[in-house]
Amino acid sequence: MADFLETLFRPGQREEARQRRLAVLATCALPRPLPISALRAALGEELSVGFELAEEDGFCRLLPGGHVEPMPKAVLDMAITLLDIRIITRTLTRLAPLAASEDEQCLLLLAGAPLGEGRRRLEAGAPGRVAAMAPGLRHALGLPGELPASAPFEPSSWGSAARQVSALLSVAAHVLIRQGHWAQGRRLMAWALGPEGLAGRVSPEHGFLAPTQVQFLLDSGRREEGAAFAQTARERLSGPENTFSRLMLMALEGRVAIDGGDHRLARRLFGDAQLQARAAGLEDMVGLTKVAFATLARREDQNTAAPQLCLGALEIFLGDEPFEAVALHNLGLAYLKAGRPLEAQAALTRSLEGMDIPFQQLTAYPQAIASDCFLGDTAEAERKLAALTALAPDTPQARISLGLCRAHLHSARAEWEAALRELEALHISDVTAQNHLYAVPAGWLRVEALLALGRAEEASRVFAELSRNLYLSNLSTQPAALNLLDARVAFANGDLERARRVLRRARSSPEAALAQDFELRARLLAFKLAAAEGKEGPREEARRAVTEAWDSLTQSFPLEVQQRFRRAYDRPRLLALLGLPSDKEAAELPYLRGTSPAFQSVVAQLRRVAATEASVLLLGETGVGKELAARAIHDFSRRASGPFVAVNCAAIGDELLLSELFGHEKGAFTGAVQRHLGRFEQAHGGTLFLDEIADISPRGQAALLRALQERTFERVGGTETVRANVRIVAASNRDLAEAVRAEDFRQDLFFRLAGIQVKVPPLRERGEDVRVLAAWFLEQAAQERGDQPRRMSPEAERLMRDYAWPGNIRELRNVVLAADVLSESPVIAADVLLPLLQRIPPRSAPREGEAAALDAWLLFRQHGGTLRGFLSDMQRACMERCLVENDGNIAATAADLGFSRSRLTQIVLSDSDLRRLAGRAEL
Ligand SMILES: Nc1ncnc2c1ncn2[C@@H]1O[C@H](COP(=O)(O)OP(=O)(O)OP(=O)(O)O)[C@@H](O)[C@H]1O
Repeated sequence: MADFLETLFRPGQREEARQRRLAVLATCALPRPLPISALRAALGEELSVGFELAEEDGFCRLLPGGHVEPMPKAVLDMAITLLDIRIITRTLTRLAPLAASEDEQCLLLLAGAPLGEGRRRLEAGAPGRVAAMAPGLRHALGLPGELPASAPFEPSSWGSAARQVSALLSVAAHVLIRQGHWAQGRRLMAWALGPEGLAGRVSPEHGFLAPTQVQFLLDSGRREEGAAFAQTARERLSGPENTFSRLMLMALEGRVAIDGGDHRLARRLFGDAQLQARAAGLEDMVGLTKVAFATLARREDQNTAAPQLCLGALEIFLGDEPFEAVALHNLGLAYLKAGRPLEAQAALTRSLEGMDIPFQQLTAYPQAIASDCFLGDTAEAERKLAALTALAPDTPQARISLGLCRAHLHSARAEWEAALRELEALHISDVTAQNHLYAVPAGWLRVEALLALGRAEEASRVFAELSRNLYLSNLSTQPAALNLLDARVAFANGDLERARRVLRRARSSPEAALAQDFELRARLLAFKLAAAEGKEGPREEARRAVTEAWDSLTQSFPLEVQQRFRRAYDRPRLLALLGLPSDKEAAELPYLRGTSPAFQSVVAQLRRVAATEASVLLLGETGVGKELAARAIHDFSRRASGPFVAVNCAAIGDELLLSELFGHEKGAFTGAVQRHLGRFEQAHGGTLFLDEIADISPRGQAALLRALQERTFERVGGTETVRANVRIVAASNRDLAEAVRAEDFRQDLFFRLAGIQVKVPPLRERGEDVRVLAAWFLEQAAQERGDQPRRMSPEAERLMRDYAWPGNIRELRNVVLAADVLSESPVIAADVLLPLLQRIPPRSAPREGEAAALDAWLLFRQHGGTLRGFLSDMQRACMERCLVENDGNIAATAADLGFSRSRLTQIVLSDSDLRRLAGRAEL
C-alpha cells in the first residue's frame, strides 16, 4: 500500500519536465538575449536539456550564435504555476549576476525573493531608476514611508524595458502570494500593473496573472467575484499565446459551477478545456482537466471513476511537484468518498509533501488531519499539526486552519469542551463565515461536539446555521451525510418522527452506502429509534445490523489500525449502548488468546510494563508469541497510536543492518539512490521491536548501544544528528545472560535492553491454551472459508494435550490449519491429526524405533538448557561412561567413541574429572 503510488513516478521524466519549466522561467525573466552558456553557468548543470526541450515545445527561441531570446510573458504562467516556489526564487536570484545594470539586478532579486535581498537594496536606496521606483515599491511591500500620491508606476518612462519591469514585479507579487503574504502580493501586483490594476486591464501581456488572481479570489471565499473576473479575463485573452491561462480560467470557472450545483456547465467547460489542451499539446493542462473531472465524479458519487481519473492525472504530472500534490490531494478525497480511508490517508499525507502554496496547504492540512483522526492515528495528526504550525504564515486564514486542526484532534480524543472552545473562536471570524472550506468542517464539528456534550438545543441551532450557510446555496454537497446529521440532531431533541423521516431520506441517497462511517452511524440511529419504540423484534434486528456494519467497516484494516480505530471510535461504549455483553477480549487485544493462569500472568506483566517507558526483553522458546507480546506492550501503552516497527536482526546481514536501523543518505553507498529513513526513525513516537537480538553482530551491538545511550544517531553516510523517540522491546529465544557470559553479547547492551525481562512460557506449560488456541485458529479458518468452524474430536484433543509442541504456538497453528484442510468431516478425528504430529513423537505412547529419539528429547527437556550446552554435557557423560567401561583405556575408549586417540587425549587432559578416570599410564 505504501508503495502504491511509487510506480507512477519515473525519475528520468520528472527531471526533464522540471528542466523544461526552469528554462521557460529563465527565458521569461531575461531582460535581453543572453548566451546559453552564460545561463547554464549561472543556473548550473540543471539545465543540460531544458532549453532544447523548451524550444521543441515552442516556449523559447534559440538564436544563431547560441543566444536565448527573451520570451513573451504570456508563457510565464506555465513556469510559475508549475514550479516549486523554492526553484523560482533560487533561479531568479541566480540570474541576477547576469544583469547589465544595478536596477536590472535589483529587479531580478526582488522578483526572486520580494522580501529578501532586493527589498534590502531598495530600502538602502538603490541608485538610478530603482531609486525612482522606491516610494511605490515601499508602499506595495508594506514598508513604512510616505504613500505615493497617485499611481507611482509610469511605464512610459521605462521605454522598452517597461514590459520587463512590470513582468518581473508581477512575478514578485506572485511569489509573495504563494508564500502567503496575500495583502502585500496583491498590492504589489496592482501597483506593477499601473493605475487600473489587474481587473481593469487583462492584457495578453499580463494574462499569466489572471489565473492566480482568480484562484486567490476563490480560495478566500469570494466566489462570485472570482467567476466574473475569470469570464472577462478569458474573453480578453483570446490569442494563442495565452492558451494556458485561458484553459486554467476555464477549469476555475468549472470549479465555481460545481460549487453552484451546475454540473452540466462544469462538464462542458472541462470537456472544452481538455479538447483544446490536447490540440495545443499542453499535457499538464490535460492532467488538470482530469483532476477537474475527478472532482465532478466525486460530487456525483462515481466512486470508481474519481480515483481512476486522479491516478491518470498523476501519471501526466511527472515532475510537477505542485500539481502532483493537487492530484494526490484529490485522490485522497476520492478515496474518502469511496469508503477507503486507509488509501485516503496515504494519498492525503503524500500530497502535503509537494504543496508549496499556503492557501492550498491551509485547506489540505485540516482535511488530512481529519482522515488521521478518523483512523485514530492521533500521533500522525499531531506530526502534521506541528508541520503546519511551522510553515503557516501569520494570517487570519492560517489561524483558522490551525484552530480547525486542533479541534479535529480534540474531537478525536473526545475532549469536546476543548474542541468547542477552538471552534467558537473560529466562528466569530468573518473569514470562516465567508469561506465554506473552513465553515463546513467547523460547523460540522461543532454540531458533533454539542451532541456529544448532550447540548441538543444548541446543536440544533448550529445545525440550522450550517445548512443555511452552506447547503441552501450549494445543494450538491453530501446530502446523505447532512441528512444523517439532521436526523441525529432531531433524535437528540426528542423529535423521533422527524428523525425517522430524515434518516429514511439520508439512506435513500446513492452515496450513502460508502462514505466513511455513514452506514454504521445510520444503523446506530435506526437502533436507537427502534429501542425508543421498545419493540423487541426490530430492536434485535437493528442491533445485529450495527455489529455487522462495524465489522464490514473495520475488516479491511490491518491489525494495528483496528486497534487504534477501536479506541478512537470507542467500541466498548458502542457495545454498552447496544446492550451487548462487553466482549472483553474483542474490546482489548483480540489477537492475544489464552486463558491459562501462566499466560494470563504474562498478559498482566505486559500491561504493567506497558505503563512504563522502560526497555523490555522478551525471552522464550521459538514460536511462543514473543512478537505478539511486543505488539501487546505497544498496544497497551500510551504509544499505541504511534507506529509499531519490527526488525528481525537475524535476517539482515551485517552490512545492511546499520542502514536498516538508522537509514542512509542518498549516495551513502552504491545503490543508495535516495535518502532512506531507518527503522528507528520510522518508529518515531512508537515502539521498535528488535527480534532475535542475540544474533546481532558485534558491530551492530556497538552501534545499537551508542544509539540507546545517546538517544541520537546519524544516518549511514550522513553527518546530521537524528533524534528518534522510540521505546525498545527486544526478544530472543536464546538465553541472553548465557550469551553475555560466553562473551557473545555485550554486557552493557544487555543491561540497556533488559530493563525489564518477561519470560513467555512454552505452550506445554499452558495447559488449557492448547484447546483455546486450536479453537481460535479453526474459527479463523472458517471465517476465511465463509463456513462454520470445525471442531476437534475428544481423542484429537487428548492427542494435542499430550504432545510436547516443540514449535509452540506456531507449530500448533500450522498443525491445526493443516488438519482443517485435510479433514472431510466437521469434526477433526485423531487419525487426521496424528500424522501431522509425527515429526517429533508425542510424549505419551512412543512408537517402536522412535524411542531413542524420544529419550533424547526427554533428556534434553530435563536438561533444560540450550542445545549446545546439552550436547556438550551428553558428550562428556558418554566419555565418562566409556572410560569407566574400558577401565580408563584411552585407545579402546577412542575406538568405541570414534575419536582419534590424540583428540581424546587432548579432551581428557583438559578436564580434571576425565583425567582422574583415565589410567595414569595412558596419558
Ligand atoms: N496468545 C496467542 N494468541 C494467538 N496467536 C498466537 C499467540 N501467541 C502466538 N500466536 C501465533 O503464533 C505464531 C508465532 O508467534 P510469534 O511470531 O509472536 O512467536 P515468537 O516467539 O516471536 O517466535 P520466534 O522466536 O520464532 O520469532 C504467530 O502466528 C502468532 O500469531
